[in-house]
Amino acid sequence: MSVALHGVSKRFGPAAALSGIELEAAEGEFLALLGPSGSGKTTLLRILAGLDEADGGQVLIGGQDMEGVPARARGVGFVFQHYALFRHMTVAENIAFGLRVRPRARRPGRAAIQTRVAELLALVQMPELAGRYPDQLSGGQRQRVALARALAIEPRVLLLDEPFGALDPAVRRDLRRWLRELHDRTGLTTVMVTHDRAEAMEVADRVAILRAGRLEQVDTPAGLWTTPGNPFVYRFVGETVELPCIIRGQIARFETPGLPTLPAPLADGPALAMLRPHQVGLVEGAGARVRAVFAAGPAAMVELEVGGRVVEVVLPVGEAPPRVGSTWGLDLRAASFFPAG
Ligand SMILES: Nc1ncnc2c1ncn2[C@@H]1O[C@H](COP(=O)(O)OP(=O)(O)OP(=O)(O)O)[C@@H](O)[C@H]1O
Repeated sequence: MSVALHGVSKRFGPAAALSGIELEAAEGEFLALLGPSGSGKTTLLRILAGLDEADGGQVLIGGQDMEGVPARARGVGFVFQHYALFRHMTVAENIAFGLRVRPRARRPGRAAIQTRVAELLALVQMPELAGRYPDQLSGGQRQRVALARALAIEPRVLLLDEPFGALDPAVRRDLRRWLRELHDRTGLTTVMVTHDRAEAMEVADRVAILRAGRLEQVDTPAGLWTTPGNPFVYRFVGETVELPCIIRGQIARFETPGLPTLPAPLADGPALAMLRPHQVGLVEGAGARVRAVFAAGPAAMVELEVGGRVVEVVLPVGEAPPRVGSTWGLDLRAASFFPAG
């Protein structure tokens, strides 16, 4: 089922948590909401789930307007950080909960619930743990039980708020790959909040980047990486090298002497050239002085002083690192330009 938000806004007192959000996830899509702390990710998810009401705008699930439709009637499963498992219930009882509390007319029989729980335990790969209590599980196992509990009601949309937040990085990586497989196998539409860019870029079909309650860009991970729409997105998705310049007649000239000029398809005026650290090479010349070299990985990272600012570049794998204190020119490949200010 698709989900869509049109012109959604939300205030808490005088502060706007969300402003004019336009966002859609197609049926079967995995959409990640990525942004710094306080950017509105959780608020957006809670409005989708029906746990919070928007002040303005429209929420559609499966093409239907959700105004006045309570959370339990939206057909969405959710895993929020603060909705922990019930500690006094076993794994099986936790998973069955959403079915057992249904009104009598829609509640499956005892045997049907047992079958469904067994299916879900198999789906989250923990059939032998049905009788355990939450405090007898690892963090990763608890998160999988929380997902099974969310899936018990057979939702068509799954909403996840930092589902792997408290886990260590290796477990997070395993669980997100597993989650992506689960998503593909079940054909769900998934919307996941995270502030971990690697997680969002790895798991999602598209990533929506939020900043201070506004959407900055929505694109595929590759699209965000190759064509970030503004400096904020550029910085948010990876390391940057930033060099101020002046553009005249679509040619960028850098403030630091010795740097090459570059074609720049932007109006005349002060601008910022942005590159990734691997898009800058060292060549004979002047303009950049080596401050430090970090050669512990496959490719050396070189810290340079360029016109009074420090930039970090990554050399091609196997290239010998320069001497600290030596002076170089810069080969600038494929910069993006944004108006200054
Ligand atoms: N119930 C509330 N009452 C008042 N302000 C709130 C409430 N919930 C959220 N806010 C504010 O709305 C803004 C957005 O919060 P939200 O939790 O959606 O951000 P977030 O991007 O999910 O942050 P985080 O990554 O830290 O969880 C923040 O400024 C927050 O302080």
